[in-house]
Amino acid sequence: MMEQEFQERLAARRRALHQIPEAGFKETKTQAYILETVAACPQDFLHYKTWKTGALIFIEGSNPAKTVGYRADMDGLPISEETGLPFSSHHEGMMHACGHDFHMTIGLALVEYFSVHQPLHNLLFVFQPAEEGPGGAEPLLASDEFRAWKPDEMYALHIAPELPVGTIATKPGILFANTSELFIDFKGKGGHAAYPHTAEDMVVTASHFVTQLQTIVARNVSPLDSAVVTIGKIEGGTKQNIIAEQARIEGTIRSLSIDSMNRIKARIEGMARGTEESFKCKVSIDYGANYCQVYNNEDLTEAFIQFADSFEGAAFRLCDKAMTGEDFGYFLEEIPGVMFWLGVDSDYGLHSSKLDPDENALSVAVNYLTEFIKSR
Ligand SMILES: CC(=O)N[C@@H](CCC[C@H](N)C(=O)O)C(=O)O
Repeated sequence: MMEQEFQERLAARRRALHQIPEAGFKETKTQAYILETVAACPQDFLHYKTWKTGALIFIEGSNPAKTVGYRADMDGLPISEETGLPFSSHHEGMMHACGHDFHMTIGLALVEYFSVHQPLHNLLFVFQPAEEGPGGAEPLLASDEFRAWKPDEMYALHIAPELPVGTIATKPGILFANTSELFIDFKGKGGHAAYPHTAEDMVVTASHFVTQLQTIVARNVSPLDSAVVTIGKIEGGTKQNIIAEQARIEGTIRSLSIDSMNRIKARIEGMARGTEESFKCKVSIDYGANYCQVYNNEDLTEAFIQFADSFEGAAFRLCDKAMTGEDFGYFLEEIPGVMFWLGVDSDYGLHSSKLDPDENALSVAVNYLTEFIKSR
C-alpha cells in the first residue's frame, strides 16, 4: 500500500474510534469496532476472544519460541471536546483526550499486518478497557482468558503531546508513578446562611482541607523523592444562601515509592481525624483505584533503545520519569516489557479538551512497531 493511502487509512480508523469515546468497562461500541476489524482480517492463524468490554487477539507464529504482547487501552474521558474538529466526539461529554484512539488504531494496524504476514513467534494484542479508571489491567491479567495466552514479553505506548512527531522516548526502570485516586466526603450540620453560629459549614471545611493537603508534598515527603497530591474536583452545598451540610473533593495521589504513598495516605488520614475534631463533622476517605508504578525491564529497554537508534523512520530520545499513572504497570510487574512515549506534537496536553494529536505519528508508530516486533 502506498504511504499516503496507508496514512489515510490509519487516520480514518482513528477518526472512527475518536467519535465513540466510552467510559471504563462501558466500551461496547469500541469493542464492536475492534471485533469487526479483526473479523475482516485473514483468519488462517488468528484467534480472538473477548474479556468484559475488551478483546484479546492471538496470532500464531510460524515457529514460535515465545509470545510477544502489545497492549492498547480503550476508554475515553468525561471531557466535552473543544477541538472543533470535523470528526469530534459523537458522545456528549466524553472525549478521547488521552490518545487511546491512537493506541487502538496502532494495535489494529499491527493485527492487520501480522494476520497477513505470519510472524515467527506468537503475538498477543490486548485491547484493554478502563485504563483511566477503575483499572482494567489488574483484573484482565488475572483472567483465564489472558492467562491462556500470556505473553513472555510485553510492550505498550502512550502518546506524548509535547514531543515532535517521529519521536520515540523511554527509559529503563521507573517510567511512571504509583497512583491512588482520592475521594473525600465531608458531612456536617448545615443551616441558614444568616446563622453561621448554628451550623458547621462543609464548604469552609473542605476548603481548609484542600489548603492543608498542600503541605503534604512540601513537608511530609523527602525532598529527594517525588510526589503529587492534586485535587481536580470540588463540590458542595445546594444553594448560595444555605450553609452546606456536605462537600466532596476528588483527586489523585502520585509517588515514586510505595513508602511515600503510604506516608501520604497516613498524613491525609491524620488530617481527616483533626478536621472531624475541629470542624465537628464526619470525614470519609475512599482511595478508589490504585495503580502500581510502570517499571521498564532493563534488558528489554536496552534492546528496545538499540533497535530504536538504528531505525530510520523515528528519532529516539531518552526521557525522564513522569508522574503520570498507567495500569500497564500491572502487566510489567509480572511480564518483562517496555512502555514508551510516541511524539504527537499537540499544543494542548493529555486530558485537555483541545488535545489534537498529529495523525502523522500513526504510521511512524505502526512502521516502527512492525519492524520492532519482527526483530523480537
Ligand atoms: C497517562 C495518563 O494520563 N494516565 C492517567 C491514569 C489515571 C490513574 C487514576 N485513575 C488516577 O486518577 O489516579 C493519569 O491521570 O495519569
